[in-house]
Amino acid sequence: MLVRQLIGRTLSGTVTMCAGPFRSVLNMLHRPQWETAMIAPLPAVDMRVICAGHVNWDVTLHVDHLPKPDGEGRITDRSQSSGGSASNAAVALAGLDADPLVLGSVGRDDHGTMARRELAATGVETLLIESDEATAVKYLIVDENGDVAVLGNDGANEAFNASDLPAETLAEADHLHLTGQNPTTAATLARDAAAADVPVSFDPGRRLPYRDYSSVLSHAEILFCNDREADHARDSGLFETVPTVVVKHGDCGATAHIGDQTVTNAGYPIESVDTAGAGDAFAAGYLLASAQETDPERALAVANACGALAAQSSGARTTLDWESVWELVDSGQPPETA
Ligand SMILES: Nc1ncnc2c1ncn2[C@@H]1O[C@H](COP(=O)(O)OP(=O)(O)O)[C@@H](O)[C@H]1O
Ligand SMILES: O=P(O)(O)OC[C@H]1O[C@](O)(COP(=O)(O)O)[C@@H](O)[C@@H]1O
Repeated sequence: MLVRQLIGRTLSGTVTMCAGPFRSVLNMLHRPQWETAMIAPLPAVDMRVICAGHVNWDVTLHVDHLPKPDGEGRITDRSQSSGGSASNAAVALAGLDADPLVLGSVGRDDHGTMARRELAATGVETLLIESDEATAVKYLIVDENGDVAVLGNDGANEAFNASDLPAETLAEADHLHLTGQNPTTAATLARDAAAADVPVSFDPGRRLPYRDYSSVLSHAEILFCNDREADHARDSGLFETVPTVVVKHGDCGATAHIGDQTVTNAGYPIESVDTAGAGDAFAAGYLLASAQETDPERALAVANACGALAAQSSGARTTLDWESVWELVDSGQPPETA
């Protein structure tokens, strides 16, 4: 279960230790925004998070601009890696010392093998069902501002079922994080988790307007969405069904609606290279930070730092680490290289 490591708790802000992990405590205490929030947590080590959703193969094309019909853009860079929101979130969680498990599905093909291999290499445990369909391939077109358009097919990425997750594995988890997937699968997983007292978060992603996820949200504690998705969620009454809604504002940070309380954090001024995976890294940071019983603004500050670090690097996969996260939270300035 979750091991909570609260290392510094003070009302006066006087902390005498400043080496190693205590450095970040000191730095935070020196920042005006933390003056009234004196709890400085270490990462939630060992937090067991099951991430259920898509495992994809991403082909990323950086272009000088997105062409209009009959126009032509220039490809400035091209790369490939494993992607899919569930596995991106799991990789971010692993970088932040949590203990993620990905539930998803891939094809019996090279992309599936490589996706498995990449997840294993980053310390993510997997429960990947093999399908006769091909591993889903997504083409991510990244423009000069780091904004992303996606072309894709479904392939194997929704072949898994809720019954593929053993009940005891779910019951032993600290958290279930659901990303975009088949609504019935997600609703069953959410219901089973709620019955086992495992908190559920849901980040439905860009297909939210096209799928009915209301049954998932009735069991979820946190809904993550970006501004576009939030408009849809608000209009369709989904905001009211979840205790906490966290809205991501891209380069303008994020807002958390927690019951009657609204908390905002403006994010960080970084040079955006590729925002793919920023939302997944953001969710990983928020889940770990908010599990520490601290000021909710701090959870948002950590989440925004994770999102910003992801947006600073190419590809949807970001190898996060707490040192980089705290450096950004503490200084408000991005490290030279993410
Ligand atoms: N250009 C950017 N500058 C700074 N932070 C960013 C930028 N783009 C994304 N982020 C961070 O990543 C988070 C998620 O990005 P966003 O694009 O809003 O969501 P999604 O990737 O889910 O569509 C933001 O809330 C923010 O913390
Ligand atoms: O920008 P986001 O929402 O964090 O997601 C990035 C991911 O989006 C995708 O293009 C599509 O992901 P999903 O199939 O999980 O919706 C991934 O392949 C990519 O890694």
